Amino acid sequence: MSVKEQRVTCSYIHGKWTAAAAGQLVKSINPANGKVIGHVRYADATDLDAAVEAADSARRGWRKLAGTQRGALLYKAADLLESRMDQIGETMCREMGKTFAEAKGETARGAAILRYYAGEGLRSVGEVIPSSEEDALMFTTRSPLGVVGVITPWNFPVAIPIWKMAPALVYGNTVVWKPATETAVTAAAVMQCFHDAGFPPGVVNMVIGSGEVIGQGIASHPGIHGVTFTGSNPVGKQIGQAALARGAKYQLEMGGKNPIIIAADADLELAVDATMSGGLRSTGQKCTATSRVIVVKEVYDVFKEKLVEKVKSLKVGDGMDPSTWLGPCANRKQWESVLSYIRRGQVEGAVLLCGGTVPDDPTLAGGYYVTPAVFDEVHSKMAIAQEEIFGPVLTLIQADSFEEALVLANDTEFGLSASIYTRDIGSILSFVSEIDAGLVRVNAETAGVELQAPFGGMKQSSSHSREQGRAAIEFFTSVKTVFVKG
Ligand SMILES: NC(=O)C1=CN([C@@H]2O[C@H](COP(=O)(O)OP(=O)(O)OC[C@H]3O[C@@H](n4cnc5c(N)ncnc54)[C@H](O)[C@@H]3O)[C@@H](O)[C@H]2O)C=CC1
Ligand SMILES: O=C(O)CCC(=O)C(=O)O
Repeated sequence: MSVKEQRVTCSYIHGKWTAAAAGQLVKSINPANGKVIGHVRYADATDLDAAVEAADSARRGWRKLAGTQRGALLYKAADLLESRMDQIGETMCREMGKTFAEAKGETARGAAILRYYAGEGLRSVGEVIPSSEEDALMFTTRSPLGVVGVITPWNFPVAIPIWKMAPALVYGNTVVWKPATETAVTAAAVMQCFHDAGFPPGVVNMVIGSGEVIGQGIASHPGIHGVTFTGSNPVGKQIGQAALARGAKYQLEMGGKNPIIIAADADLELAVDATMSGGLRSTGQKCTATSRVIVVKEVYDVFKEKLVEKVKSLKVGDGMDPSTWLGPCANRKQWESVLSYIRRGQVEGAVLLCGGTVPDDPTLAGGYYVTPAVFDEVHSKMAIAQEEIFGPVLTLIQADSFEEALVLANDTEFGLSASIYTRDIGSILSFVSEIDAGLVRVNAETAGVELQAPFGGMKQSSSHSREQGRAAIEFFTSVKTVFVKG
C-alpha cells in the first residue's frame, strides 16, 4: 500500500487534524511482522507553539464551566471509546504487539477511568476550617493549573494518557498531549473520541513528534503550567529539571524493578501463576511488572520447577492470534535491549533455565519476538536484577530466610510495586510495614493497578506524587485558602 493510500496520522490542534507541512513522515511498524501499518507526520516546535496557544485561549472558558458540564463531555468520550473497543484494540495490538484481549481490556479500562473522573465533576473540592476570628468564614477551594503538558509512553497507549488527561480536564485544565511516537496511530484513535465527544476547540490538543523536540519542548515551554510524564528514568529526570528550572509543577512516573517474595508457606500454585502473569503479561512491558522473584530456600527448587514448566508452555505469537499468550516486544529498540540483557545475564554468571531466544518458528520471522526467560542463580547486584529490562525476563533470587527476603526485596533503587505470597499474618504485616514500594500487594501479582486508588512509587520510581483515584486532584489543582470577614 502506498503512503497516499494509507491514512497519515498527524497532530490535533485547536479542534482540527493538522498536518505539519515541514514535518518528517515516519512509518508505524507492526512489531509482530515488521509490516508498515501507517504513517505518522511529525510536528515541530511551531506546531507545539500553536497547540499551547490554542490551549491557552481555551482555558478561561473551560474552567468557568460547571464541573458537571466538563464531566458530561468525559462521559461522552467514555461511551465513544467503549463503542470503538474492537477497532482501537486491534490498532493497539498491531501497533505495539499487546494481545488483542489485553488491548481491548485496556480500552475498556480507559472508558472506566473517563467515567470515574467524569464523576469527579460532582465531588467536593475543599473544606471549611474554623477561623480563629469571629464572624469569619475560612475554607479551601481549588484552581486548575492552567495548561497541562502530558507526555506518555507506548506501553499503555490508551490507559496512561487517559488517567492523566481525564483528571486534568475535569478539574478545569486544558491539555497539550504528546503521545509516544511508537503508538501515535492508537493515540489518534483516542483523540478522535475526544473530538467526537464535542470538546471545545483548544481544550485537548495532541502534538506528535520526537521526544527531543516536542517532549523537551513541553517541559521547557513557558506557556505550560504543569507537566505530567510516564516513561524512562533518564527522560523523566530531564523533564523534571526543565520544569523545575522555570517554576512549573511536574509529576514523573518512571521505572520499576518489582520484587515478589515467595515465603515457605506460600500456596505455590497461586504464586507461580502470579509470577508469570505479573512478569510476562504484556511481554513484561509494564512498570509494575514482576522481575525480582525472591524465593526462600525451603521452597526454592519446587517453585523453580513449577515455574519453568509453566513458562515453557506459554505460546509466543502475533497478538491478533487468539491462542497467543505473549506478543512481541513493542519495537525494535526494545527487542534489541531485551536480547542484550539476556546476553548480559549469561555473562554475569546467571543460568538461563528457559527462553531468552528468538523463536525459530518461521511464521514469526520478521517480528520482534523473545521467548519468555527465567534466570536461575541470580545475585541481587547483577544488572539483570537491578536494571529495568521491560521484557519477558524473570530472575530467581534465593533467600536464606524471610528476613533476608525482605532485605533483598528492598535492594533496588526503584520502589514502585512489590508483592508477597504467604499465609502468615506476621510476615504480611512486616512486609506491609517494611517494603519500600508505593503499591504493596499481598497474595496478588505485582501488577494490578485500580483506577480509583492512588498509584505511584517510592525512591527512583517517581517524583513522589501519586496519580489516579482522588490523589490526582493534588497534582492537577492548586489549593486556595480563602478567608472571608463578615
Ligand atoms: N514507566 C513506564 O511505564 C515506562 C518505562 N519505560 C522504560 O524506558 C525504556 C525506554 O523506553 P522509551 O520509549 O525510550 O522511553 P522514553 O522515556 O524515552 O519515552 C517516554 C515518552 O517520553 C518522550 N521523550 C523521549 N525523550 C524525551 C525528552 N528528551 N524529553 C521529553 N520527552 C521525551 C517519548 O517520546 C515518549 O513520549 C524502557 O525500556 C523502559 O525501561 C518506557 C515506557 C514506559
Ligand atoms: O500495571 C498497570 O496497570 C500500570 C502499569 C504502568 O503504569 C506502566 O507500565 O507504566
